Amino acid sequence: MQKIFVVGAGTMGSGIAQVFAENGFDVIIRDVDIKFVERGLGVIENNLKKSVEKGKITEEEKNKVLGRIKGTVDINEAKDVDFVIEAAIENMEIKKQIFKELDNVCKEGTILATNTSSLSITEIASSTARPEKVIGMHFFNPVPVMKLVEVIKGMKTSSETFNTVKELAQKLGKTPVEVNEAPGFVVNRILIPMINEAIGVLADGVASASDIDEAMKLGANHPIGPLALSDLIGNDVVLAIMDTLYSEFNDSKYRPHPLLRKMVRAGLLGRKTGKGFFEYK
Ligand SMILES: CC(=O)CC(=O)SCCNC(=O)CCNC(=O)[C@H](O)C(C)(C)COP(=O)(O)OP(=O)(O)OC[C@H]1O[C@@H](n2cnc3c(N)ncnc32)[C@H](O)[C@@H]1OP(=O)(O)O
Ligand SMILES: NC(=O)C1=CN([C@@H]2O[C@H](COP(=O)(O)OP(=O)(O)OC[C@H]3O[C@@H](n4cnc5c(N)ncnc54)[C@H](O)[C@@H]3O)[C@@H](O)[C@H]2O)C=CC1
Repeated sequence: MQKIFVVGAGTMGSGIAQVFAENGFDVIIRDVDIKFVERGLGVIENNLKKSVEKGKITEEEKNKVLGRIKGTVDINEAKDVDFVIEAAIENMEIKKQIFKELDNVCKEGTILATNTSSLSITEIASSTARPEKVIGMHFFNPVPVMKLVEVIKGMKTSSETFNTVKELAQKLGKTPVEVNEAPGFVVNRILIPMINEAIGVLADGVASASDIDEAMKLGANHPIGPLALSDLIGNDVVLAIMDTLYSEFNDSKYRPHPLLRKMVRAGLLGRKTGKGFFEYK
């Protein structure tokens, strides 16, 4: 397996492309508009520049990694790749459309993985004629730093596909865990309702945003507070995950907090828009 196709050049797609390229794979990264592709490539270049400044890699290594990544807006460039990982927006209809197109374009043996953070792998797979080759490969943000990959089996995912993706995660220096499909998988089913609760604590006026985060950092030893984490993930992504948990389980304990929805409607998405619960330069 050598040629990788990444769909989506946002927060996750760019990180995933970087990690594959750092580990010697040839990567094509695709988004719907060239300006999104260029933004993603810019983020990767910036990350690598910082690694050079810190003395972690040489200028030559940086250029080698960048040389392995090519941007495109054309999905047909997936025709001879060995593996696809999709990291477009968290929307079932869009993901099904993408998988349908990939199924038509890609070689018979190509595995189609999704980085979805909560959606049904089985439903995404149903839009293809190769459900046994469709799987969840869930990276964590920021991808170059976080060690975990959840490898999620849909109802029809074959054990061969599962084993290949588990080994692939290990080749990237990540630690895979095996997950049977369920809304939010393991981490997000636990983590995202906690963030939603922190938003409730803020809305109730119990404490300020910075005090809520300080409390969870010092009182629960979290590396960053839940509101800063929501800004890092993207408040739109957090809302999409809560919406999935709520509608799939049909349980009011997963109700997205109205303040979260209001913030997303206002475009206060967090780091990627410069403002969320906190401001970013
Ligand atoms: C929503 C989903 O579906 C699933 C998810 O992803 S949920 C989100 C999961 N992620 C988390 O929980 C992250 C929680 N936060 C953290 O662990 C830390 O804040 C952090 C690792 C992100 C940053 O650490 P920090 O100590 O606060 O900041 P900082 O000192 O700047 O960074 C630590 C290292 O990470 C690197 N780093 C930080 N952000 C980075 C990024 N976006 N890309 C690449 N590297 C990054 C830094 O360069 C630094 O590297 P060195 O140690 O080699 O110098
Ligand atoms: N943000 C996070 O912390 C995490 C997100 N995820 C998941 O990863 C996926 C991507 O999330 P982010 O990178 O945060 O989103 P993002 O909003 O930063 O980026 C999404 C990108 O997908 C592009 N896109 C939309 N439709 C497309 C299409 N048809 N073809 C190609 N590109 C398309 C958008 O233009 C955008 O650049 C989502 O499914 C999300 O749930 C998973 C783990 C962590």
